[in-house]
Amino acid sequence: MLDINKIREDFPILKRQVNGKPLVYFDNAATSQTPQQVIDVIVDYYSNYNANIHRGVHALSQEATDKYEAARKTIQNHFNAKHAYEIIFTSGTTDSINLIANGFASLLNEKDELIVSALEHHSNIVPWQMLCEKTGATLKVIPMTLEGELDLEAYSNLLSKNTKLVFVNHISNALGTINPIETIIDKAHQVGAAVLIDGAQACPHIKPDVQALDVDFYVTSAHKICGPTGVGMLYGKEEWLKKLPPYQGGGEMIDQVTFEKTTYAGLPHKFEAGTPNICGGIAFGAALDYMNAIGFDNIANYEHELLEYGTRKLLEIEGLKIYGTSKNKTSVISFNLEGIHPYDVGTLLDKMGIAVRTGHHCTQPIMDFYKIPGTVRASFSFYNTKEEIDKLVEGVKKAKLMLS
Ligand SMILES: Cc1ncc(COP(=O)(O)O)c(CN[C@@H](CS)C(=O)O)c1O
Repeated sequence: MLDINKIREDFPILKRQVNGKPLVYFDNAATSQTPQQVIDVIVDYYSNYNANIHRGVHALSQEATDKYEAARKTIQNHFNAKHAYEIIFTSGTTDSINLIANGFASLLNEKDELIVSALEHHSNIVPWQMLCEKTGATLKVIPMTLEGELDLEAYSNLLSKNTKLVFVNHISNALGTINPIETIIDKAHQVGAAVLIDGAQACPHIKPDVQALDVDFYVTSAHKICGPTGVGMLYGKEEWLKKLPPYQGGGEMIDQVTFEKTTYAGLPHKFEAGTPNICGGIAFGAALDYMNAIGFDNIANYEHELLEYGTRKLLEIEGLKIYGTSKNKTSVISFNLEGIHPYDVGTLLDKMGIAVRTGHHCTQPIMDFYKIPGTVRASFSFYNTKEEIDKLVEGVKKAKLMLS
Protein backbone atom coordinates (compact mmCIF):
# COMPACT_ATOMS: atom_id res chain seq x y z
CA MET A 1 0.00 0.00 0.00
CA LEU A 2 1.54 3.34 -1.04
CA ASP A 3 1.71 6.24 1.41
CA ILE A 4 0.76 8.88 -1.19
CA ASN A 5 1.06 11.84 1.16
CA LYS A 6 4.60 10.77 2.03
CA ILE A 7 5.44 10.26 -1.66
CA ARG A 8 4.02 13.68 -2.57
CA GLU A 9 6.44 15.23 -0.04
CA ASP A 10 9.25 13.99 -2.33
CA PHE A 11 8.08 16.29 -5.16
CA PRO A 12 8.70 19.99 -4.38
CA ILE A 13 6.82 21.10 -7.51
CA LEU A 14 3.56 19.60 -6.20
CA LYS A 15 3.46 22.38 -3.61
CA ARG A 16 3.18 24.97 -6.39
CA GLN A 17 0.26 27.27 -6.99
CA VAL A 18 -0.83 27.89 -10.61
CA ASN A 19 -3.16 30.83 -11.35
CA GLY A 20 -3.71 31.13 -7.62
CA LYS A 21 -4.80 27.50 -7.27
CA PRO A 22 -2.92 24.39 -6.03
CA LEU A 23 -1.26 22.70 -9.03
CA VAL A 24 -3.03 19.55 -10.22
CA TYR A 25 -0.45 17.99 -12.55
CA PHE A 26 -2.13 15.58 -14.99
CA ASP A 27 0.35 15.83 -17.90
CA ASN A 28 2.57 12.94 -16.78
CA ALA A 29 2.48 11.26 -20.20
CA ALA A 30 4.31 14.35 -21.56
CA THR A 31 6.89 14.43 -18.77
CA SER A 32 6.91 13.19 -15.21
CA GLN A 33 7.87 15.26 -12.18
CA THR A 34 11.26 14.99 -10.41
CA PRO A 35 11.63 13.82 -6.80
CA GLN A 36 14.02 15.57 -4.40
CA GLN A 37 16.15 12.42 -4.34
CA VAL A 38 16.93 12.93 -8.07
CA ILE A 39 17.28 16.72 -7.74
CA ASP A 40 19.86 16.14 -4.97
CA VAL A 41 21.91 13.85 -7.25
CA ILE A 42 21.98 16.58 -9.92
CA VAL A 43 23.08 19.23 -7.40
CA ASP A 44 25.68 16.83 -5.93
CA TYR A 45 27.19 16.17 -9.39
CA TYR A 46 27.64 19.85 -10.26
CA SER A 47 28.73 20.72 -6.73
CA ASN A 48 31.26 17.97 -6.14
CA TYR A 49 32.46 15.95 -9.14
CA ASN A 50 31.56 17.60 -12.44
CA ALA A 51 34.25 16.47 -14.92
CA ASN A 52 34.55 14.94 -18.36
CA ILE A 53 34.57 11.15 -18.42
CA HIS A 54 36.46 8.12 -19.71
CA ARG A 55 39.82 9.68 -20.53
CA GLY A 56 40.75 11.97 -17.62
CA VAL A 57 43.72 11.11 -15.38
CA HIS A 58 42.43 13.10 -12.40
CA ALA A 59 40.23 12.15 -9.46
CA LEU A 60 37.14 14.12 -10.49
CA SER A 61 37.11 12.51 -13.93
CA GLN A 62 37.44 9.05 -12.37
CA GLU A 63 34.61 9.75 -9.91
CA ALA A 64 32.34 11.03 -12.70
CA THR A 65 33.23 8.05 -14.90
CA ASP A 66 32.52 5.57 -12.11
CA LYS A 67 29.12 7.14 -11.36
CA TYR A 68 28.18 7.31 -15.04
CA GLU A 69 29.09 3.67 -15.70
CA ALA A 70 27.35 2.65 -12.44
CA ALA A 71 24.20 4.31 -13.79
CA ARG A 72 24.55 2.25 -16.96
CA LYS A 73 24.63 -0.89 -14.82
CA THR A 74 21.56 0.30 -12.90
CA ILE A 75 19.74 0.67 -16.22
CA GLN A 76 21.03 -2.74 -17.38
CA ASN A 77 19.71 -4.39 -14.21
CA HIS A 78 16.41 -2.52 -14.38
CA PHE A 79 15.69 -3.77 -17.90
CA ASN A 80 17.43 -7.11 -17.23
CA ALA A 81 19.77 -6.69 -20.20
CA LYS A 82 22.41 -9.41 -20.52
CA HIS A 83 25.33 -6.94 -20.80
CA ALA A 84 25.86 -3.33 -19.66
CA TYR A 85 27.30 -2.58 -23.11
CA GLU A 86 23.87 -3.32 -24.62
CA ILE A 87 22.66 -0.12 -22.94
CA ILE A 88 23.43 2.94 -25.07
CA PHE A 89 22.91 6.38 -23.54
CA THR A 90 21.06 8.70 -25.92
CA SER A 91 19.27 12.03 -25.57
CA GLY A 92 15.91 10.26 -25.40
CA THR A 93 13.42 8.05 -27.21
CA THR A 94 13.44 10.09 -30.42
CA ASP A 95 17.26 10.04 -30.57
CA SER A 96 17.31 6.28 -29.87
CA ILE A 97 14.85 5.55 -32.68
CA ASN A 98 16.79 7.72 -35.14
CA LEU A 99 20.01 5.91 -34.19
CA ILE A 100 18.48 2.57 -35.20
CA ALA A 101 16.72 3.92 -38.30
CA ASN A 102 20.01 5.42 -39.53
CA GLY A 103 21.80 2.14 -38.86
CA PHE A 104 19.33 0.18 -40.96
CA ALA A 105 19.93 2.52 -43.93
CA SER A 106 22.95 0.39 -44.83
CA LEU A 107 21.04 -2.89 -44.38
CA LEU A 108 17.84 -2.36 -46.42
CA ASN A 109 16.87 -2.17 -50.09
CA GLU A 110 13.75 -1.69 -52.23
CA LYS A 111 12.63 -5.32 -51.76
CA ASP A 112 12.42 -4.93 -47.98
CA GLU A 113 9.33 -4.10 -45.90
CA LEU A 114 8.96 -2.34 -42.55
CA ILE A 115 5.86 -2.56 -40.35
CA VAL A 116 4.67 0.25 -38.09
CA SER A 117 1.45 0.53 -36.10
CA ALA A 118 -1.35 3.09 -36.47
CA LEU A 119 -0.92 3.93 -32.78
CA GLU A 120 2.58 5.32 -33.11
CA HIS A 121 3.99 8.62 -31.92
CA HIS A 122 5.50 10.72 -34.73
CA SER A 123 8.95 9.85 -33.32
CA ASN A 124 8.27 6.23 -34.28
CA ILE A 125 6.86 7.04 -37.72
CA VAL A 126 8.90 9.85 -39.32
CA PRO A 127 12.42 8.33 -38.90
CA TRP A 128 11.14 5.17 -40.62
CA GLN A 129 9.50 7.14 -43.46
CA MET A 130 12.85 8.90 -43.94
CA LEU A 131 14.55 5.48 -43.99
CA CYS A 132 12.14 4.21 -46.65
CA GLU A 133 12.80 7.30 -48.76
CA LYS A 134 16.54 6.59 -48.51
CA THR A 135 16.39 2.85 -49.21
CA GLY A 136 13.26 2.33 -51.30
CA ALA A 137 11.91 -0.04 -48.65
CA THR A 138 8.12 -0.18 -48.15
CA LEU A 139 6.32 0.96 -45.00
CA LYS A 140 3.23 -1.05 -44.02
CA VAL A 141 0.80 -0.08 -41.23
CA ILE A 142 -0.96 -2.27 -38.67
CA PRO A 143 -4.50 -0.82 -38.50
CA MET A 144 -6.11 0.16 -35.21
CA THR A 145 -9.61 -0.59 -33.93
CA LEU A 146 -12.27 1.77 -32.55
CA GLU A 147 -11.26 0.71 -29.02
CA GLY A 148 -7.74 1.95 -29.79
CA GLU A 149 -6.15 -1.50 -30.01
CA LEU A 150 -4.10 -3.05 -32.81
CA ASP A 151 -5.72 -5.41 -35.34
CA LEU A 152 -3.50 -8.46 -34.80
CA GLU A 153 -5.08 -10.47 -37.62
CA ALA A 154 -4.21 -7.69 -40.05
CA TYR A 155 -0.70 -7.65 -38.55
CA SER A 156 -0.23 -11.37 -39.27
CA ASN A 157 -1.33 -10.77 -42.86
CA LEU A 158 1.19 -7.94 -43.28
CA LEU A 159 4.14 -10.10 -42.23
CA SER A 160 6.14 -11.83 -44.96
CA LYS A 161 9.67 -13.06 -45.68
CA ASN A 162 10.36 -9.49 -46.90
CA THR A 163 9.60 -7.98 -43.49
CA LYS A 164 12.87 -6.81 -41.98
CA LEU A 165 11.76 -4.61 -39.07
CA VAL A 166 8.65 -4.13 -36.95
CA PHE A 167 8.36 -1.18 -34.61
CA VAL A 168 5.47 -0.45 -32.26
CA ASN A 169 4.98 1.34 -28.98
CA HIS A 170 4.58 -0.71 -25.82
CA ILE A 171 1.90 1.72 -24.61
CA SER A 172 0.07 4.39 -26.59
CA ASN A 173 0.76 7.92 -25.31
CA ALA A 174 -2.52 9.22 -26.75
CA LEU A 175 -4.88 6.43 -25.63
CA GLY A 176 -3.09 4.45 -22.91
CA THR A 177 -3.51 1.13 -24.73
CA ILE A 178 -1.05 -1.55 -23.63
CA ASN A 179 -0.06 -3.41 -26.81
CA PRO A 180 0.48 -7.22 -26.78
CA ILE A 181 4.16 -6.84 -27.63
CA GLU A 182 5.02 -10.46 -26.72
CA THR A 183 2.76 -11.64 -29.57
CA ILE A 184 4.01 -8.91 -31.90
CA ILE A 185 7.65 -9.86 -31.22
CA ASP A 186 7.03 -13.61 -31.56
CA LYS A 187 5.22 -13.28 -34.91
CA ALA A 188 7.92 -10.93 -36.27
CA HIS A 189 10.70 -13.34 -35.27
CA GLN A 190 8.89 -16.18 -37.05
CA VAL A 191 9.57 -14.39 -40.38
CA GLY A 192 13.06 -13.30 -39.33
CA ALA A 193 12.22 -9.63 -38.70
CA ALA A 194 13.78 -7.56 -35.90
CA VAL A 195 11.55 -5.66 -33.47
CA LEU A 196 11.99 -2.22 -31.90
CA ILE A 197 9.66 -1.40 -29.02
CA ASP A 198 9.08 2.24 -28.11
CA GLY A 199 8.84 2.10 -24.34
CA ALA A 200 8.54 5.84 -23.64
CA GLN A 201 5.03 5.48 -22.15
CA ALA A 202 5.50 2.03 -20.69
CA CYS A 203 8.50 2.66 -18.44
CA PRO A 204 6.64 4.97 -16.03
CA HIS A 205 4.19 2.17 -15.30
CA ILE A 206 5.89 -1.19 -15.81
CA LYS A 207 9.34 -2.74 -15.66
CA PRO A 208 10.11 -4.40 -19.01
CA ASP A 209 12.38 -7.48 -19.03
CA VAL A 210 14.16 -7.27 -22.38
CA GLN A 211 15.56 -10.82 -22.21
CA ALA A 212 12.15 -12.32 -21.37
CA LEU A 213 10.61 -10.26 -24.19
CA ASP A 214 13.43 -11.35 -26.54
CA VAL A 215 13.07 -7.88 -28.06
CA ASP A 216 15.82 -6.66 -30.39
CA PHE A 217 15.66 -2.95 -29.47
CA TYR A 218 13.88 -1.19 -26.60
CA VAL A 219 13.97 2.59 -26.16
CA THR A 220 12.86 5.14 -23.57
CA SER A 221 13.45 8.62 -22.09
CA ALA A 222 14.48 9.38 -18.50
CA HIS A 223 12.07 12.33 -18.22
CA LYS A 224 9.11 9.96 -18.40
CA ILE A 225 10.34 8.05 -15.34
CA CYS A 226 11.06 10.84 -12.82
CA GLY A 227 14.45 11.58 -14.40
CA PRO A 228 15.81 14.67 -16.21
CA THR A 229 15.10 15.66 -19.81
CA GLY A 230 17.78 15.24 -22.48
CA VAL A 231 18.80 11.70 -21.62
CA GLY A 232 17.38 8.32 -22.50
CA MET A 233 18.48 4.89 -23.47
CA LEU A 234 18.53 2.41 -26.28
CA TYR A 235 18.73 -1.28 -25.41
CA GLY A 236 19.94 -3.38 -28.31
CA LYS A 237 20.80 -7.07 -28.52
CA GLU A 238 24.60 -7.34 -28.79
CA GLU A 239 24.37 -9.11 -32.17
CA TRP A 240 22.38 -6.20 -33.61
CA LEU A 241 24.47 -3.42 -32.09
CA LYS A 242 27.59 -5.06 -33.53
CA LYS A 243 25.91 -5.25 -36.96
CA LEU A 244 24.81 -1.60 -37.10
CA PRO A 245 27.30 1.11 -38.18
CA PRO A 246 28.01 4.07 -35.85
CA TYR A 247 25.32 6.78 -35.73
CA GLN A 248 27.55 9.85 -35.23
CA GLY A 249 31.29 10.36 -35.71
CA GLY A 250 33.53 12.11 -33.20
CA GLY A 251 35.48 11.67 -30.00
CA GLU A 252 34.79 8.67 -27.73
CA MET A 253 33.46 6.45 -30.55
CA ILE A 254 36.88 5.80 -32.14
CA ASP A 255 39.74 3.39 -31.62
CA GLN A 256 42.37 4.72 -34.06
CA VAL A 257 42.06 7.87 -36.24
CA THR A 258 44.32 8.51 -39.25
CA PHE A 259 43.55 10.49 -42.37
CA GLU A 260 43.76 7.22 -44.25
CA LYS A 261 41.33 5.29 -42.07
CA THR A 262 39.55 5.39 -38.73
CA THR A 263 38.60 2.36 -36.67
CA TYR A 264 35.73 2.48 -34.19
CA ALA A 265 35.42 1.77 -30.49
CA GLY A 266 33.54 -1.30 -29.31
CA LEU A 267 30.17 -1.27 -27.50
CA PRO A 268 28.70 0.89 -26.05
CA HIS A 269 31.02 3.74 -27.05
CA LYS A 270 30.66 3.11 -30.81
CA PHE A 271 27.26 4.81 -30.46
CA GLU A 272 28.21 7.46 -27.91
CA ALA A 273 30.12 10.16 -29.81
CA GLY A 274 31.13 13.35 -27.99
CA THR A 275 30.69 14.41 -24.37
CA PRO A 276 27.48 12.81 -23.11
CA ASN A 277 24.88 14.19 -20.73
CA ILE A 278 26.96 12.93 -17.81
CA CYS A 279 24.79 14.35 -15.05
CA GLY A 280 21.62 13.28 -16.89
CA GLY A 281 22.85 9.70 -17.12
CA ILE A 282 23.71 9.58 -13.43
CA ALA A 283 20.34 11.13 -12.53
CA PHE A 284 18.60 8.59 -14.84
CA GLY A 285 20.04 5.81 -12.66
CA ALA A 286 18.92 7.62 -9.49
CA ALA A 287 15.38 7.96 -10.90
CA LEU A 288 15.19 4.21 -11.53
CA ASP A 289 16.42 3.56 -7.98
CA TYR A 290 13.69 5.85 -6.67
CA MET A 291 10.91 4.18 -8.70
CA ASN A 292 12.15 0.68 -7.80
CA ALA A 293 12.18 1.58 -4.10
CA ILE A 294 8.47 2.41 -4.40
CA GLY A 295 7.90 -0.74 -6.49
CA PHE A 296 6.42 -0.98 -9.97
CA ASP A 297 3.71 -3.41 -8.86
CA ASN A 298 2.58 -0.87 -6.23
CA ILE A 299 2.74 1.91 -8.84
CA ALA A 300 0.74 -0.08 -11.43
CA ASN A 301 -1.93 -1.13 -8.91
CA TYR A 302 -2.43 2.38 -7.56
CA GLU A 303 -2.44 4.02 -11.00
CA HIS A 304 -5.03 1.47 -12.13
CA GLU A 305 -7.23 2.57 -9.21
CA LEU A 306 -6.85 6.18 -10.39
CA LEU A 307 -7.68 5.17 -13.97
CA GLU A 308 -10.85 3.32 -12.96
CA TYR A 309 -11.95 6.15 -10.64
CA GLY A 310 -11.23 8.88 -13.19
CA THR A 311 -12.95 6.97 -16.01
CA ARG A 312 -16.06 6.36 -13.92
CA LYS A 313 -16.33 9.97 -12.69
CA LEU A 314 -15.67 11.55 -16.11
CA LEU A 315 -18.25 9.31 -17.82
CA GLU A 316 -20.88 10.69 -15.44
CA ILE A 317 -20.58 13.94 -17.44
CA GLU A 318 -23.15 13.96 -20.25
CA GLY A 319 -21.66 14.54 -23.71
CA LEU A 320 -18.17 13.40 -22.64
CA LYS A 321 -16.56 10.77 -24.91
CA ILE A 322 -13.44 8.81 -24.03
CA TYR A 323 -11.07 7.68 -26.84
CA GLY A 324 -9.10 4.52 -26.09
CA THR A 325 -11.38 2.06 -24.33
CA SER A 326 -9.16 -1.03 -24.30
CA LYS A 327 -9.55 -3.21 -21.23
CA ASN A 328 -5.74 -3.27 -21.18
CA LYS A 329 -4.57 0.30 -20.63
CA THR A 330 -2.55 2.49 -18.28
CA SER A 331 -3.61 5.68 -16.49
CA VAL A 332 -4.18 7.88 -19.56
CA ILE A 333 -7.66 9.24 -20.32
CA SER A 334 -8.16 11.02 -23.66
CA PHE A 335 -11.59 12.63 -23.95
CA ASN A 336 -13.65 15.34 -25.61
CA LEU A 337 -16.81 17.25 -24.68
CA GLU A 338 -19.38 17.18 -27.46
CA GLY A 339 -19.20 20.33 -29.59
CA ILE A 340 -16.29 21.85 -27.63
CA HIS A 341 -12.70 22.09 -28.93
CA PRO A 342 -10.19 20.32 -26.65
CA TYR A 343 -7.94 23.36 -26.64
CA ASP A 344 -10.67 25.49 -25.06
CA VAL A 345 -11.23 22.88 -22.33
CA GLY A 346 -7.50 22.65 -21.61
CA THR A 347 -7.14 26.44 -21.42
CA LEU A 348 -9.97 26.72 -18.89
CA LEU A 349 -8.61 23.84 -16.80
CA ASP A 350 -5.26 25.63 -16.69
CA LYS A 351 -7.01 28.68 -15.20
CA MET A 352 -8.14 26.31 -12.42
CA GLY A 353 -4.56 25.10 -11.84
CA ILE A 354 -5.15 21.81 -13.65
CA ALA A 355 -2.44 20.80 -16.17
CA VAL A 356 -3.58 18.47 -18.96
CA ARG A 357 -2.43 18.18 -22.55
CA THR A 358 -4.67 18.98 -25.50
CA GLY A 359 -4.16 18.44 -29.23
CA HIS A 360 -2.92 15.53 -31.29
CA HIS A 361 -0.20 14.42 -28.84
CA CYS A 362 2.21 13.80 -31.78
CA THR A 363 -0.16 11.09 -33.01
CA GLN A 364 -2.00 12.78 -35.88
CA PRO A 365 -2.85 9.43 -37.55
CA ILE A 366 -4.88 8.46 -34.46
CA MET A 367 -6.80 11.76 -34.54
CA ASP A 368 -7.42 11.28 -38.27
CA PHE A 369 -8.76 7.78 -37.55
CA TYR A 370 -11.27 9.18 -35.05
CA LYS A 371 -11.92 12.22 -37.30
CA ILE A 372 -11.22 14.66 -34.44
CA PRO A 373 -8.81 17.64 -34.18
CA GLY A 374 -7.37 16.31 -30.96
CA THR A 375 -8.34 15.36 -27.42
CA VAL A 376 -8.00 16.52 -23.85
CA ARG A 377 -5.55 14.06 -22.28
CA ALA A 378 -5.30 13.58 -18.52
CA SER A 379 -2.45 11.25 -17.52
CA PHE A 380 -2.11 10.17 -13.90
CA SER A 381 0.99 9.13 -11.99
CA PHE A 382 1.60 7.44 -8.64
CA TYR A 383 1.89 10.84 -6.92
CA ASN A 384 -1.61 11.95 -7.99
CA THR A 385 -4.76 11.48 -5.87
CA LYS A 386 -8.47 10.83 -6.22
CA GLU A 387 -9.08 14.25 -4.68
CA GLU A 388 -7.16 15.75 -7.63
CA ILE A 389 -9.32 13.74 -10.02
CA ASP A 390 -12.40 15.20 -8.32
CA LYS A 391 -11.00 18.68 -9.09
CA LEU A 392 -10.51 17.64 -12.73
CA VAL A 393 -14.11 16.39 -12.97
CA GLU A 394 -15.45 19.60 -11.40
CA GLY A 395 -13.27 21.61 -13.78
CA VAL A 396 -14.55 19.74 -16.82
CA LYS A 397 -18.14 20.28 -15.68
CA LYS A 398 -17.41 24.02 -15.28
CA ALA A 399 -15.77 24.16 -18.71
CA LYS A 400 -18.81 22.45 -20.22
CA LEU A 401 -21.14 25.02 -18.65
CA MET A 402 -18.98 27.95 -19.79
CA LEU A 403 -18.28 26.70 -23.32
CA SER A 404 -21.58 25.09 -24.32
C1 LIG B 1 5.20 6.86 -27.16
C2 LIG B 1 6.18 7.98 -27.29
N1 LIG B 1 7.24 7.82 -28.11
C3 LIG B 1 8.16 8.81 -28.25
C4 LIG B 1 8.03 10.02 -27.56
C5 LIG B 1 9.12 11.06 -27.71
O1 LIG B 1 9.84 11.13 -26.49
P1 LIG B 1 11.07 12.20 -26.37
O2 LIG B 1 11.55 12.09 -24.92
O3 LIG B 1 10.45 13.55 -26.69
O4 LIG B 1 12.11 11.79 -27.39
C6 LIG B 1 6.94 10.22 -26.70
C7 LIG B 1 6.75 11.53 -25.98
N2 LIG B 1 5.37 11.86 -25.88
C8 LIG B 1 5.02 13.11 -25.24
C9 LIG B 1 5.43 14.32 -26.05
S1 LIG B 1 4.53 14.40 -27.55
C10 LIG B 1 3.51 13.13 -24.95
O5 LIG B 1 3.02 14.16 -24.49
O6 LIG B 1 2.87 12.09 -25.15
C11 LIG B 1 6.02 9.18 -26.54
O7 LIG B 1 4.97 9.31 -25.71
